[in-house]
Amino acid sequence: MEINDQIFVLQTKQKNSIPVIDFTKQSLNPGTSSWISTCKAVREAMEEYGCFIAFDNKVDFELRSAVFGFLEELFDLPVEKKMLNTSNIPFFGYIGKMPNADQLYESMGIEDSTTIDAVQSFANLMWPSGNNQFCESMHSYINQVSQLGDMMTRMLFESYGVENYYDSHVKSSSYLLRPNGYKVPKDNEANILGAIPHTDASFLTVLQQNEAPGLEIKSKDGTWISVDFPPSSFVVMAGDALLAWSNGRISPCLHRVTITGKISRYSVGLFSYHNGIVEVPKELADEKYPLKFKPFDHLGYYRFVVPNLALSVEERLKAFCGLQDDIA
Ligand SMILES: O=C(O)CCC(=O)C(=O)O
Ligand SMILES: [Fe+2]
Repeated sequence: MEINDQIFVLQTKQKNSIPVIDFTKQSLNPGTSSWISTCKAVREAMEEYGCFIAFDNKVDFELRSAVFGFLEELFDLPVEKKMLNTSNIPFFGYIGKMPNADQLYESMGIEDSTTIDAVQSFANLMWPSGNNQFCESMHSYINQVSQLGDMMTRMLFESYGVENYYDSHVKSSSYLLRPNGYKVPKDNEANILGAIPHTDASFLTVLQQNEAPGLEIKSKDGTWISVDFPPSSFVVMAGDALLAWSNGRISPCLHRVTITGKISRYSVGLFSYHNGIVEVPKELADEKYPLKFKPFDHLGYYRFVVPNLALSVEERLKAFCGLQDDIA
């Protein structure tokens, strides 16, 4: 870890209590002591906060700058073009400005984004004469960040002693890429809500941002805390599906975005989702933690979220796949 990053870790620990986990250690290989202690840190952070800040050096500065440069270019396209990004799964396509509406927040989606075909079809919609640079940079970024997401998922499975389920889980999972753009509010509009309080319907979310801060999470005592993380790091959040998979051990963190800055905010999230049925590993249900959830269709859950946005994540999961009253 760079000296500046180390200073940041110390400051973050003092300012807000979101755990910071370092994935840059050379020796972070399965079976080593640093791997085992990092698995434990991931589990503790998820159980306690539903999120953590991750330091990792897989994505280098040039690639990250290229990706965020493309996001600017992407959100600057005419709204009619961005609206071509559609999907039959809720939250997987363009969200934001409708013609003549004045909104600051916009978001787009690339489904099953680790495949070059998915990135290319998206790019062809946005730039019909092609944009090879976009495809190359995005594809390589998505692959590097998804590897980080896979490693974290593996660590979580290992920390619960259920690593034997990991391979089939990952084989049946994909990553949705969602870039978010937030325009700067006008002078008299400080502290505008960019993204409303929500939890992600994903299994796991891995998020990066540019230099414009804004992400906040609700702490257990009910206060909103700013997540102060440098653009080189990631915020990793538990999604709704992880609450069910972990049989109620991990609660996703409620988060929102408040825009205050002088520059436009861009963030990009990779959201893992299961293409089939998510099931609580049988080892995670016992007398202390009786089984609380039926196996459920993750994409079916995404569809269930839309008409049930007013419910808390616990209420929603209980209504969708709960087995008993007390689920979290
Ligand atoms: O922009 C951010 O930091 C958060 C975006 C977010 O919560 C989301 O895409 O689900
Ligand atoms: Fe989110």
